[in-house]
Amino acid sequence: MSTCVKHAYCEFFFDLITFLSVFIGTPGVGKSTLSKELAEKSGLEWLEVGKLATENCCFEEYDSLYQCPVLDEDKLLDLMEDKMTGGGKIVDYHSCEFFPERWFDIVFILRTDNTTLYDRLVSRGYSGKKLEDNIQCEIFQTILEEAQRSYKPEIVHELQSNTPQEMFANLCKISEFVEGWRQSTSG
Ligand SMILES: Nc1ncnc2c1ncn2[C@@H]1O[C@H](COP(=O)(O)OP(=O)(O)O)[C@@H](O)[C@H]1O
Repeated sequence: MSTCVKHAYCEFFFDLITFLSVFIGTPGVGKSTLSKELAEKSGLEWLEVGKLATENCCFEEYDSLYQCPVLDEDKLLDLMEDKMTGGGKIVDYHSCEFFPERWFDIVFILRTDNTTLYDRLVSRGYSGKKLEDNIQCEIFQTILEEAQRSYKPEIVHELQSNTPQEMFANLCKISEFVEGWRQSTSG
């Protein structure tokens, strides 16, 4: 059983050795921040897909419009396959459509209010089209709809991530979702 105190960290008592989850959402919604907290709390390994792609040169070309490299998805998936079969991971990326459905037990989509997200992205140095497109992505719920198309509805969970209090509350919610998953798979 998990314990849950409002705005406090929750306990992850259960064995998560086979558990696989993914955090997705528009850049700046807080995926890395929450993944890191959850990894420290639960003992799950935090897999930063962007970092993994950079370290292993999983890129095809550079997109000058969006000022970012274009991902070589096949190369990245090949690289991740071995890591994912082991279980016990939290995957963190802005998109999920190209990941095999079988990889994840739970999919979390983080959401942030537009004005808050705008400020976070400006602080990160985003401007022009890159800034506008990312804000529109959040307004039009692009990532949420992508997750809903790609995974069974019962494993897709939307979490608001505007304040530190919400982040800690999300740890409690995640603990409860994971407990539900554990009970449903324990037979
Ligand atoms: N729930 C939150 N409340 C307040 N600030 C947050 C929250 N989540 C993230 N942040 C801040 O927003 C910025 C972007 O967070 P980050 O985790 O890097 O986003 P992402 O990984 O989705 O791009 C960071 O400065 C982080 O400290």
